[in-house]
Amino acid sequence: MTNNLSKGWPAPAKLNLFLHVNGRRPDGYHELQTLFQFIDYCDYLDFAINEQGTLTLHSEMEAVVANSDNLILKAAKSLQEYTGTPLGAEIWLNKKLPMGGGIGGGSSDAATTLVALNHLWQTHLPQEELAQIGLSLGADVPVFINGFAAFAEGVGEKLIPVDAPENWYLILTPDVHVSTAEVFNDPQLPRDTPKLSMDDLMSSAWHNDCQQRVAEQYPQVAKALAWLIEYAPSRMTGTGACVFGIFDTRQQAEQVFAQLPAELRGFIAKGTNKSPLVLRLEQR
Ligand SMILES: C[C@](O)(CO)[C@H](O)COP(=O)(O)OP(=O)(O)OC[C@H]1O[C@@H](n2ccc(N)nc2=O)[C@H](O)[C@@H]1O
Ligand SMILES: Nc1ncnc2c1ncn2[C@@H]1O[C@H](COP(=O)(O)OP(=O)(O)OP(=O)(O)O)[C@@H](O)[C@H]1O
Repeated sequence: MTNNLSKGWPAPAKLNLFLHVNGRRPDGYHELQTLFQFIDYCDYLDFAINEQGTLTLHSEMEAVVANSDNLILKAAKSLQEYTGTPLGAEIWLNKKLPMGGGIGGGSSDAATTLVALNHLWQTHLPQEELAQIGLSLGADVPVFINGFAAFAEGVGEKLIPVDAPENWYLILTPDVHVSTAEVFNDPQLPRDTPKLSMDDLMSSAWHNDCQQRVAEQYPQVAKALAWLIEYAPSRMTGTGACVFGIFDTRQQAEQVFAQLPAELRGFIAKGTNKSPLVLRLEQR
């Protein structure tokens, strides 16, 4: 048995700098236009490859999500089946990202698993094929695999790399789980933002079409936004619950963070157009 321990593979969070809902398709899925950017705040995964083909996960989040439902094991299994590799892996997850907050932690863990194992198992799948496997695990997985900030449209699968401003963010994490499916099933969700060209979108005012309804239904989200917006331009990411304030410098973000009321929680992170996962891969 080989036991090559490969440590510290980052699975960064993402922000949706804007999220426009343009319509609903006959299958119930929504046409979106959104801008993804990574932040330098990550889960970390370690991998030990084995020749028995077994897949195991060690994670403190097992108390919340059974390992068999964890996207990490689903991703590893998908890659194993797709490539037919006889190799397996023992995986350790150091979970730092809040779950169900619209910052994509589950999708990012899945993407990092696919990218790291494709490297460690030497299965050599091209990025496009990894992204295809990723898409079957979640709409946001391909952007994490590609590893560049991207404008996305359709149901999120068409990605165009974008250089977005790499701001500092103060991200508040309301203590509530917002279900993406419920937000998209809400009859009162606005679904009529006109589709714009990418150039027009980049120069227009950005908003999140899900924000108002989520804030109406979750007072914790409304409260976090109401506080943050006093200090900086602020929005919700994805379908919530996290909200972010935008700052030019770390110092400005820290000054506001220092005033955070005791009942609110958050962290500071920097926007990065190149994913920490890509940076890690380049170091090898
Ligand atoms: C809205 C975003 O957070 C933007 O980053 C993502 O596109 C959501 O991605 P996700 O959490 O991976 O969501 P999925 O697991 O694919 O979808 C959850 C549910 O949300 C609804 N859904 C999702 C994406 C989409 N474009 N239209 C939808 O209507 C569907 O009811 C779906 O069953
Ligand atoms: N490794 C994982 N990390 C987090 N959640 C996972 C993982 N595997 C499965 N899940 C499931 O996925 C759900 C959504 O988790 P996640 O943290 O990705 O939500 P999110 O940040 O709202 O994502 P998105 O922005 O893509 O909607 C969790 O509630 C959990 O049940």
